[in-house]
Amino acid sequence: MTERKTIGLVAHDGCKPDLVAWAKERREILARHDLVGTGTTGSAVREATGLDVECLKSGPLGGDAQLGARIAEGKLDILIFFTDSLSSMPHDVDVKALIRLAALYNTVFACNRVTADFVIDSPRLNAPIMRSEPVKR
Ligand SMILES: O=C(CO)COP(=O)(O)O
Repeated sequence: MTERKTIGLVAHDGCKPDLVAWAKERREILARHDLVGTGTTGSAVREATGLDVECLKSGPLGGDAQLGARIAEGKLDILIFFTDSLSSMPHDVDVKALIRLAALYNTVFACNRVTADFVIDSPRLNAPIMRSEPVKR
């Protein structure tokens, strides 16, 4: 039995073709889950795969922040975020905040294709994910 997860999809511009290609390849598995993405990434995946993707605002306009809020609210199980390590971005603070919240809230987080494959091929995808609340140190 599949335990439905909410999966966030985000890619920086240089990585969007890679994420779209990956989503097309892994369409069958992704179709069993709820998908939410930043504006441009989400629309690109929706168009390329025909999957239902909830599209938030574009990353630089607050989409990363919206996804971070979902994590803080316990509404995102997995974050697939293909990050571009070779370009600087005006919304770098939002990118860092999203990655920080993913780490803080013990969220399953894939920043590249090989990790995304590991995550969605894991047998644990079908089990509930135990995410603890952050511990204050
Ligand atoms: O900038 C992004 C992530 O930081 C992605 O946003 P878009 O999907 O709207 O391009």
